[in-house]
Amino acid sequence: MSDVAAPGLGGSPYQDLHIYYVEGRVDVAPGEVGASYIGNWVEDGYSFLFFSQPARESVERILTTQPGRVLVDEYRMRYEDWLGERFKRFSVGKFLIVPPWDPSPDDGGATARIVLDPGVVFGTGTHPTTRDCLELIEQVCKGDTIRTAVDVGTGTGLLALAAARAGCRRVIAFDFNFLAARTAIRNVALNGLSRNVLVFQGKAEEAACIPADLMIANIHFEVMMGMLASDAADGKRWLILSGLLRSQAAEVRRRLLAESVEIAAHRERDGIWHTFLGRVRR
Ligand SMILES: C[S@@+](CC[C@H](N)C(=O)[O-])C[C@H]1O[C@@H](n2cnc3c(N)ncnc32)[C@H](O)[C@@H]1O
Repeated sequence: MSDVAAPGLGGSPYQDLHIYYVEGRVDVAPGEVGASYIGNWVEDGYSFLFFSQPARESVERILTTQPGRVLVDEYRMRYEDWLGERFKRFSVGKFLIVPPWDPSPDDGGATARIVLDPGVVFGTGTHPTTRDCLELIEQVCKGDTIRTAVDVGTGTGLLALAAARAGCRRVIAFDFNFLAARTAIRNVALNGLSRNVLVFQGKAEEAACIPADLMIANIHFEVMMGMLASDAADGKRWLILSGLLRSQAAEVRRRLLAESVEIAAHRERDGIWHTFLGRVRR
């Protein structure tokens, strides 16, 4: 745990953030910037590049290969100050999700506490699709029937952690983004769940090779259709599929019904996002 918890900073390993604010979308291959690279956040046509050490030279070098991008500003701040306003504790059903810098032991009635250090990847749990998945995980993991789960596109690892907290004994989680996998691994350790949750960097197609009672996938439509076409549902008993817009949901539903998957629940959030709980009949 010592490499995970940074003393005095509420458990975040990042401590100082060096943030480079760039006009335009910047693509960064982790190998080209070194170990201090934390991630890249694109918002409204601007990119925030995060490092744990000063990296102005690296950033300038990257920008010379991506014409039209301009370094507008750079900041240095504590990670929790950057994220503090964006990420506060919240609960969904029995799950209470808290950042590592939140010292309050009060669980407010929630029975499953999850410490989440979101880093700069998707999955603080505040997105409607993640919330729907959390509720369905609670619903389907009641009792002792779901022993194993696979979480495809795990992001911060939140859904995998929720499955483990809900009683799954073994959870396998993966993401093709190495920053996501690294973040999820850290979160598994922060929650003391390293014996239950295994994280690796991998592609969605690999879900077909992983036996599990439950498959969770909050992922782009094209990736999901590719998975369903490559028999990812084979051998699973339950599916939680999310991240779908209306027309995409209709197509996924057709595909599931054709594959003898019964739609046990269908949720629509904010009139936009669709999530299915499927029960595999084969
Ligand atoms: C919408 S986020 C969901 C994150 C998290 N599971 C949640 O619900 O909050 C989708 C995640 O899938 C990952 N992803 C996208 N395409 C993928 C692929 N082909 N294989 C593996 N992971 C993928 C992304 O890196 C991202 O972390």
